[in-house]
Amino acid sequence: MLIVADENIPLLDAFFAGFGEIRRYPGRAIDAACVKDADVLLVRSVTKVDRALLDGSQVKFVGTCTIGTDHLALDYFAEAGIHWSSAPGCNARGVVDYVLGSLLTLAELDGASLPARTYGVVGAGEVGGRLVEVLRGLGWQVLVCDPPRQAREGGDYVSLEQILEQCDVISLHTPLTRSGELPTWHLLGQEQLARLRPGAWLINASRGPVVDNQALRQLLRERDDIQAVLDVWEGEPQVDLALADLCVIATPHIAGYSLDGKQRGTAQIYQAFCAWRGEPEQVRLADLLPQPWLAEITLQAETDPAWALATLCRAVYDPRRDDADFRRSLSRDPALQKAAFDSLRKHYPPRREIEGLAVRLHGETAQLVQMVRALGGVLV
Ligand SMILES: NC(=O)c1ccc[n+]([C@@H]2O[C@H](COP(=O)([O-])OP(=O)(O)OC[C@H]3O[C@@H](n4cnc5c(N)ncnc54)[C@H](O)[C@@H]3O)[C@@H](O)[C@H]2O)c1
Ligand SMILES: O=C(O)[C@H](O)[C@H](O)COP(=O)(O)O
Repeated sequence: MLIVADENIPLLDAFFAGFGEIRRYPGRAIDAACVKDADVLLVRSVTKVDRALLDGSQVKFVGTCTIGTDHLALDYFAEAGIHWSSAPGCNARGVVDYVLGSLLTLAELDGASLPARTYGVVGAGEVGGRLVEVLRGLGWQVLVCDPPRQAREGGDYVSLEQILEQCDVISLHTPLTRSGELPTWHLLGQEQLARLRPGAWLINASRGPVVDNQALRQLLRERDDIQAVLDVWEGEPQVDLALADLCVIATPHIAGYSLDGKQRGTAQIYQAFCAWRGEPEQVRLADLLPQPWLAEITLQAETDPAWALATLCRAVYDPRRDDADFRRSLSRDPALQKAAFDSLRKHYPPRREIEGLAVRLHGETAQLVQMVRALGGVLV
């Protein structure tokens, strides 16, 4: 069996070497010639997998070790009888940690109190759903907009208009869709952006085109009360340098790049592949994932809650490091800029997730206990 794979997929050998030969390519370089003789194609989000790539090949299984599927031509797969799988939720926690880290930075810069703000989460699936749980667990006020879920399940949801009107912080977590009843392409366009509340913070770690980048650049030029955090960009790996300059935090699509999340992505595709072949799984992620290097963190009962939150989150991950690396890499030469974007992602330093962090409290207080639990920490 020939497996063609994006070279940036971790643990390829551990999970897939037993099935046959693995040929690795940079994800953006995977073309029809690479996949011509392949049986299996394993990608991440940067490879567009469609008729143009696969017609004439013998690929029967496509696995994307990512949450997003907007790079896959699913209608074509159905028509061509190609089985496929993505990795739902694999790196959702990494994105939540990114949002938490961004909020801490925004609060410091604005001198704002995080518990005093109203949060709007747009898209409450794997990522948004976890984020809502964490924010509400912290006791903060959260409004949620998810019309497809609302139509399916009913429940306590609000419209995008209400989010724009009532929320001081808006975090976007929808898939990127260009058709259907509620396409999310430019979900926040010029008109919606103009309605952001005074002093609003906007975070986009979903897909770049969910926000009209040109309109956002214009807005940030006109209104210095609005703060933006962008992890994803229209036209990646190309980035609008002026827009990046206007953002409080700008990063190269790494919100979900926790080690756990990336390895989980490969493991989930391995599981789907075994299920498709009707074979038992032989390899377990738990045997491969290293122990977290931060064994335990101790807090005193009298610790100020805002300081405790920052300590717990930043001990594990701080997006300011990624922001600094990204800004250093930004070049006016488009070719250099695109290469740097991909290089930062390829050589991303290992980072773990807050969930599961062992926390020892010296003298328990109800507030700190609630905070640790909301973050997904484990009290020891
Ligand atoms: N930046 C990163 O590193 C990173 C990492 C993981 C996922 N992502 C992206 O984050 C997004 C969310 O991922 P997920 O796993 O939570 O997806 P998901 O499919 O689990 O959830 C998306 C939710 O959005 C809702 N939705 C769809 N259209 C909507 C609309 N018009 N308005 C409001 N809600 C709408 C859906 O009903 C669903 O509940 C995706 O775009 C994914 O590709 C980015
Ligand atoms: O969809 C996802 O899972 C994320 O956007 C993921 O982080 C993308 O990473 P990439 O495939 O671009 O390496």
